[in-house]
Amino acid sequence: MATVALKEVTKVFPGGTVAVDGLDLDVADGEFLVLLGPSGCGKSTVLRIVAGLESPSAGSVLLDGELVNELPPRERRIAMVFQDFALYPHMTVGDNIGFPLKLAGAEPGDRQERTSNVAAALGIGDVLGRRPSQLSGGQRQRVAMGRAIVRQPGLFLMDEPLSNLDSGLRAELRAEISALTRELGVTTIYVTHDQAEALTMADRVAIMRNGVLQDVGSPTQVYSRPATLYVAAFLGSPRMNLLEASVYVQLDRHVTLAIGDQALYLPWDDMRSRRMAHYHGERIVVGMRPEALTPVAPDTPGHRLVGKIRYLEHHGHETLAFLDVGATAVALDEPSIPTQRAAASANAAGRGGLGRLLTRFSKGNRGGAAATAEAGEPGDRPRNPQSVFFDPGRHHQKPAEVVVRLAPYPQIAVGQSLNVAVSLEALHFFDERGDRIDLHQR
Ligand SMILES: Nc1ncnc2c1ncn2[C@@H]1O[C@H](COP(=O)(O)OP(=O)(O)OP(=O)(O)O)[C@@H](O)[C@H]1O
Repeated sequence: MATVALKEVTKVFPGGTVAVDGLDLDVADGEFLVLLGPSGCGKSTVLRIVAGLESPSAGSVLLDGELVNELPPRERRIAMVFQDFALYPHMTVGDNIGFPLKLAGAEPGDRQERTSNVAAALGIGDVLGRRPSQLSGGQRQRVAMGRAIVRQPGLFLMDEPLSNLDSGLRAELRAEISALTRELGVTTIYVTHDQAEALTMADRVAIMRNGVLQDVGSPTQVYSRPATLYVAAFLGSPRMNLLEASVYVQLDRHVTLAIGDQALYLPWDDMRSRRMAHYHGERIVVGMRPEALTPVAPDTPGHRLVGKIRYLEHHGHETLAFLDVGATAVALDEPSIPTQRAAASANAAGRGGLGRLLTRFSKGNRGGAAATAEAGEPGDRPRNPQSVFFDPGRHHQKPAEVVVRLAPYPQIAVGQSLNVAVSLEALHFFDERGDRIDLHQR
């Protein structure tokens, strides 16, 4: 249907705001790509540039391989769906859906048939005679979708189309939208700041921060192998535990990761140890999601951390324990990422789902060749130019709290010690700039 290629696209608004900064991104034919990031990171601007509603200050936009920088929006075979649906209030549902066909000069009979088919496919065939004010939020969203698909566009652009709906309806519609776009085979770029939407709907997710692409990959890739510290912290709830560690390399034996007074040992035959050799004597950031941590009995052998429970948070289906392991927290100074108390995974649910995927993925990609190829074209490489961690002025030895998942109401209290087994395969390592160490050559 359509491919999209953005090459070195930059947008500087009058006044100097750099909304998009050197963006390289390819969207394959029929792909569902989600642009994810906090408010103001430049997602909508990218969408508007693809639509032709904004022109880039530099760089090229290609649709189906053809340069379209100068092509007006209506000649781009694109349909857009917005947050506020933008329906015509005085027209019936049928007229709203059929309006693009009317504009294109379609015969009334043909218009009616195509409108009815689309409405039936969307489950709103019985409300064609109503006006938008007589519809529920979900029905209005379906009408907006119907109006977008009726002309069989090559490309769908959706800007937070579900953000005005309640959470139950959002979950229902996100499944419908992904099923519909896949059925139609239409290339789709979908903008959201909601990570659940991104991870459940996307073929690939592109994460932006301050106009800069941070990472792009399948939901599993960006979650289990985040390219930057920012992505690691942005995706996941509770968020990834991020601890400062000092690296000491014992050649041919192991790499010691000193975390406060404790240590984890990465065996030498772990491919990541060779990369780590470049950081001997330096500080790095070790990331561990709660899924990587399992509470164990005190004398259990293996890779472990011990911490004192500072706080317990009961969520009904699970309890989060916040442990002081004597480590130093990494200061992110990032308004889009709420600070979190630092959580192990004891219940069965915590070990399944993404936890299992995470282990499988990191095993499957040992050696890095497959991961590197899947992470995208050279142009899609993540960059993290803004961040430098371990700035002595920024963190005042703030103790990290490590978040561990426990069974619903554990027989354990604040102040007690907890031992957690650490899955080494599920650890993430980032350098002082916040770049993933096993992705970036030093
Ligand atoms: N027409 C404009 N003139 C000046 N600055 C703009 C304009 N449009 C957007 N910006 C700025 O560009 C930056 C990126 O905005 P954009 O709307 O693309 O972000 P976003 O990630 O879509 O955010 P949101 O989710 O809040 O819509 C912001 O700092 C915004 O204030």
